Amino acid sequence: MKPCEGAGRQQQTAAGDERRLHDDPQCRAEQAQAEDPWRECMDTAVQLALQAGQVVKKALTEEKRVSTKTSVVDLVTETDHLVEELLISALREKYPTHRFIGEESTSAGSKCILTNSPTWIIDPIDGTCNFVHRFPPVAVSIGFSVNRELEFGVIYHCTEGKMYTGRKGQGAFCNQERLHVTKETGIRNAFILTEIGPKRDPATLKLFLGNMEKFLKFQAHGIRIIGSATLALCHVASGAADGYYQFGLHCWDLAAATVIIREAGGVVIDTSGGPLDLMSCRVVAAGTMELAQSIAQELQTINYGRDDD
Ligand SMILES: O=P(O)(O)O[C@H]1[C@H](O)[C@@H](O)[C@H](O)[C@H](O)[C@@H]1O
Ligand SMILES: [Mg+2]
Ligand SMILES: [Mg+2]
Repeated sequence: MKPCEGAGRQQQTAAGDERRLHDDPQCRAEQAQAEDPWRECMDTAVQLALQAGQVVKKALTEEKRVSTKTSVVDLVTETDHLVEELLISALREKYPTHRFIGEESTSAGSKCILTNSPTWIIDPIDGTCNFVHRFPPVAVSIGFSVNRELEFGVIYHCTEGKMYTGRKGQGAFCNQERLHVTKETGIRNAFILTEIGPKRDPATLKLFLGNMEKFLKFQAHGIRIIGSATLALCHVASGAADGYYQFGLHCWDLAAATVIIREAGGVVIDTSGGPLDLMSCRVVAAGTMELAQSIAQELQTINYGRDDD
């Protein structure tokens, strides 16, 4: 364990003094920062997700001004913009050298480029269509990456008050409860979640329904669409579902949930069966690699482009 800076100056003192040094809050804070430099960022993310979640929960019951983005079913409200602004302005003030990728900033034209810099990847309201219709599954999702590695994820279920967190190498939790994925390896008995994405043209619908039909023919126990990719992915992390697949989600849907699933013992991969590509707008996640590969093998690809195009 690296000694505190303070301790360095007085290490010649008797052991008793050394103990007192480590009782010093400043010294302990320096030690904690040295051991896990991103822990303080994660604590900040949890606090902000809680704050933002209260704003979303209150606004869910109120009148909304609804606009559309890439299609007539790809909705956005003033609360999406308000919450993203609240989160990014607070984080930018505290971490001025960090970079930010937000769903609504990207929709407004900001470049969606992941660099080695500490980067916050934010979905201010995941499940906006649910939010507009006052359907409860809505979440705030905050992911964090350094050197293009996902370091932690925070997803707050705004209507159920559930805080899902995952810190690389330190496990995944829902409130204080540790999360564990299931060990299901086959499609036949699996409980699978998916989302449809914003395209509704005939060719996309044919592919989407064809994929779903395959799993039903394999006698999967169930397939569900809940309208929030991040919360569906949290159900995989908590063992409430065995697997998830989707074409048409984004890096801000994936970043936080990927850490949470991996830290719960699960896998998050590309729909080709290869490694996850955060910007590819597609994903397969499962408790086991066997199930993830079985799902990937059956999927017909639906092309949604890339976030970083
Ligand atoms: O736009 P938000 O942030 O609500 O994210 C949802 C996407 O809009 C859907 O296309 C997608 O299918 C998922 O439902 C995803 O959660
Ligand atoms: Mg959103
Ligand atoms: Mg989303």
